Amino acid sequence: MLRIAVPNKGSLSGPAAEMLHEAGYQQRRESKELRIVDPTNEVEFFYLRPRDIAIYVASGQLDIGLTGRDLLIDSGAEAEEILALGFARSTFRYAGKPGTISGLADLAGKTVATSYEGIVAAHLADNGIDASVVHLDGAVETAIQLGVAQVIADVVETGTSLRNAGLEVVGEPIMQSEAVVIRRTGADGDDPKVQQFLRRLQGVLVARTYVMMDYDCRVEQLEKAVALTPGLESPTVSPLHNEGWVAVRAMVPAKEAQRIMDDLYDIGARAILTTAIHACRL
Ligand SMILES: Nc1ncnc2c1ncn2[C@@H]1O[C@H](COP(=O)(O)OP(=O)(O)OP(=O)(O)O)[C@@H](O)[C@H]1O
Ligand SMILES: O=P(O)(O)OC[C@H]1O[C@H](OP(=O)(O)OP(=O)(O)O)[C@H](O)[C@@H]1O
Ligand SMILES: [Mg+2]
Repeated sequence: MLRIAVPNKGSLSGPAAEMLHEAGYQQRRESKELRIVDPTNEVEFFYLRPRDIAIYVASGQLDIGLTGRDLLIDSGAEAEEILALGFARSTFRYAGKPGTISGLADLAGKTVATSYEGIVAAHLADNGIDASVVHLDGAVETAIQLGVAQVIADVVETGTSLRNAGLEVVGEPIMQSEAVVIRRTGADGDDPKVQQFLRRLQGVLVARTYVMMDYDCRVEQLEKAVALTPGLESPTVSPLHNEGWVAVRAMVPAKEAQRIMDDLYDIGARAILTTAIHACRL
């Protein structure tokens, strides 16, 4: 039975459960459940604090974990990222009161408040900056106003929390994060159960980012049309009852679908339609 760690709270927990559900796995019915077994898929899910997941996975008791890249790196645990999941995207940045800190060098001698001491201490050391780090559990944006620190280092997504606290970012982002699948460093990469789990999640990622496009076009325009919709391998082309016409079917990136439809129309394609993909294996 594959043993998988899933975030039980916070920004990662809802979207992680949703993705697992879309991949065909049973998920817990209420948020107090800490462990469930999905007998059909032979998987056991453990709902753990996002911060602890890398530590559990590194210990070898759990095969796989879903967590944030920033949390993985911050933990320093012996675990590695094997698949990026595209949700809970954020940057990790320093911020301070406007006009007080203009660049990294100004951090010297200051106190930095953060919930991610591992990332911050390593970043300061890598840049040869001697600054103190104070650990806070959350809501670190308030630390400057209350005099606990002159600088904060925190997750920034829309920047609303910083703006509300009257702070501005300092320097370049320390890192880009998103939800990731992790396993113990050096674990067996060929484990068929792990490979099947990853294929299912990749299927969800593809189903979320691609649509299926169908259209009819004249044989003379086929090469131009196929160049617009190359598909993953190559498009399916079928004859139509009307001679001189073919039907074409290909997967296209959802974000580009409208532009591709316009371009196909311009070269004479007709009956152009898209449909959602619910699941796939590449
Ligand atoms: N506003 C946000 N937008 C995108 N990702 C976020 C946001 N806040 C936190 N994250 C990501 O969520 C993970 C942090 O997990 P955590 O459970 O601490 O989330 P949280 O939302 O801060 O929860 P809590 O405040 O309950 O502790 C990190 O990978 C972080 O990058
Ligand atoms: O740039 P934004 O879109 O505002 O998002 C970033 C904020 O979201 C998270 O906070 P959360 O709400 O999880 O509270 P926390 O600080 O207690 O973790 C993070 O710690 C930032 O404060
Ligand atoms: Mg938080």
